[in-house]
Amino acid sequence: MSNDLTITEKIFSRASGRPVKAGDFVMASIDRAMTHDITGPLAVEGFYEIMRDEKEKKVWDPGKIIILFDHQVPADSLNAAKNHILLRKFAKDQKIKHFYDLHEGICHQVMPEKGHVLPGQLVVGSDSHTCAYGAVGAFGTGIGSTDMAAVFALGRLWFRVPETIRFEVDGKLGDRVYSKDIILKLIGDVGADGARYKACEYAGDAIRSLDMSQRMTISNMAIEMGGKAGIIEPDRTTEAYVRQRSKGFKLDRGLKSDKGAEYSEVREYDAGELEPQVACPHNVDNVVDVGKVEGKKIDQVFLGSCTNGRFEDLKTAAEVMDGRPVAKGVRMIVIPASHTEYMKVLKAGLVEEFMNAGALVESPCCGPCMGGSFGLLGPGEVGLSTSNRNFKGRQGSPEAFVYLCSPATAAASAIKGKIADPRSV
Ligand SMILES: CC(C)[C@H](C(=O)O)[C@@H](O)C(=O)O
Ligand code: SF4
Repeated sequence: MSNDLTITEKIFSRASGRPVKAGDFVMASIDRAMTHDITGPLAVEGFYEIMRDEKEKKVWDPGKIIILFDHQVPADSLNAAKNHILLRKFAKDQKIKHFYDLHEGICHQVMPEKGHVLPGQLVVGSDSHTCAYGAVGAFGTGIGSTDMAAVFALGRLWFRVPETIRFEVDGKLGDRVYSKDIILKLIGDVGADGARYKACEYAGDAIRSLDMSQRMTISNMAIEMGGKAGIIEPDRTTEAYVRQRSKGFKLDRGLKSDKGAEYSEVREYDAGELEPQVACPHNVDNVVDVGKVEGKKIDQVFLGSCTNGRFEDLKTAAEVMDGRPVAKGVRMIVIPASHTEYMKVLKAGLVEEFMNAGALVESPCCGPCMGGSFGLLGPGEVGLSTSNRNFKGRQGSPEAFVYLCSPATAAASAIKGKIADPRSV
């Protein structure tokens, strides 16, 4: 067996205090644990259940737990309001250092943005898109609420160290083709369960040339092919991003997969050949080149979510729209992913641009991504969304249809009133 390790094996070796390889079972120390308004309450209940015989009933480390409200904000039901009350009390009682009430934004944006995730860390979140933190070179993975209860109590969790699928994406992306198109293409090829329990490692010069915003998109969606993580080797781009958020941070140059590391599969792509991609109803792996669905009439466009709700995404969309209005009969909902991103968008004059074009700009939250508080699709309606899931009923009626695409494709389609190739407008 080779001594060369994947980045995932290196992270698990450190976290479990001994050299481990894919397939090994480990008890690993958790560096950060994130929970939010939907899955948090059950984790809290589970925690107190586990601790029922303990006098202290204290979490393992209040500085390493991050709690945010993002899915149902402001409270959209009595149930949501009760969940918020429960979590606010827990945060206070347990002296949780990083508690963000409903103004801060979507968990997967806020975590890296506030410096809560560092390269090489093992981070868990009670949300499936926790794989997003692979963009900063962390092993981020989603866990259930009851596992989170155990993490609150112990700061440890067992894992089977995952094998890695390496995606080598080389070449240069064409005009108006983005990382969202790359990840949709990969998911379409591999299938919704093609990377089940694998660490997806994204490499190659097309990946290295992406800014942090576009890297976050690609890491975020690893779970849509079953991936346990979606990791990108940290480099200078990562280091610059993390340094702004974590003073004195220095990147360990050894934090990458070794040359002889073993992969379960290596898949190669040429970014230059890629067309804008669209995932069609009702599965994320039902992916086609935009040309195949061009002209499909739409009722609503949603530009936002943890996948594509950053300043760069909104800026790209505004550039594509170039002052042109949203087509008659189409609703456009724009939601910056966090308070910080919102302020950037506001300062750049984009809120005004979107509103003048006839779009609604909402404050940071998950919005219609999961059929939450507003922006639902009615029976028979067609939605185009920059988010990450298009399952039946995901954004409202089970009789609605959701297509997924990049911000550029969403913007081009918004002004045309039908699915459009962003290169054609
Ligand atoms: C609410 C939460 C459990 C869920 C997830 O785990 O991903 C949500 O964020 C989603 O995108 O479907
Ligand atoms: S924006 Fe969507 S995918 Fe992201 S955490 Fe919220 S509901 Fe989940």
